[in-house]
Amino acid sequence: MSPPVKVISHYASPFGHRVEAALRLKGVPYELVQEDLNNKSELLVASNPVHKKVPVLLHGDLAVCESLVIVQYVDDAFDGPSLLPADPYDRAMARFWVDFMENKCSKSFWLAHWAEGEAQKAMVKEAKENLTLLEAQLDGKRFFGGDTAGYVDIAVSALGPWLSVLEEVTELTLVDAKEFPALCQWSKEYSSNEALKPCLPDRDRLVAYFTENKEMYKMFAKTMLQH
Ligand SMILES: N[C@@H](CCC(=O)N[C@@H](CS)C(=O)NCC(=O)O)C(=O)O
Repeated sequence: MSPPVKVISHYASPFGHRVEAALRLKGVPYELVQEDLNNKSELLVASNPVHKKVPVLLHGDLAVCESLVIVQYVDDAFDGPSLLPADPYDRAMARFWVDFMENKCSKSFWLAHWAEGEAQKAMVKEAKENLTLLEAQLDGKRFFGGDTAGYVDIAVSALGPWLSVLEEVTELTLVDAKEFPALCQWSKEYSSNEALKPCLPDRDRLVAYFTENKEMYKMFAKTMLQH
């Protein structure tokens, strides 16, 4: 019997969602441990001593940290449908677009919402350029992974449920159906996927969380722009 699986996460974390999404798509049962990020548990600090961040996957005595590392671990360690494609070139391309999301697209997408003034205008422009590249990747497919959601879909999942919440809270529409029809359709497909539905965030709770923490995120954005 496989050792028990636990996920240390936070209800508003898009990174935590990636781990749950991977486990759900593989059909792996898990226990969700919600973390209070203002008062971190000994379990979190002991399991992720380097970053002290969620998510952490606990697989028996083993702890795995960093959402994308965890998603790959889940794919390797458990049976069930593969999250990464089998073909080496397709695998490399999936990793390329995940890296693009992580190291290029996310920052502009985030700052477009939380920066202010001229900096915000520049970030909206950059975010839209990046989103145009992702839009082209869908190219008539239901998911980035093809007919089923996979590694890239999990990595870009913040563009689903989180995006519409940020748009509401910050009153900025970044992805509208006219400009980004494929991404909008993808977001609907992602949120209506039966396997993923149980781990989608509670929208009202997310709106409340980001509304409450608006000033903190604006401060983070200022700091990010200074570096
Ligand atoms: N690169 C990390 C990012 C994780 C992350 O930023 N987690 C946030 C929650 S969304 C966190 O734990 N923040 C607490 C802190 O920074 O102290 C990953 O992909 O797992």
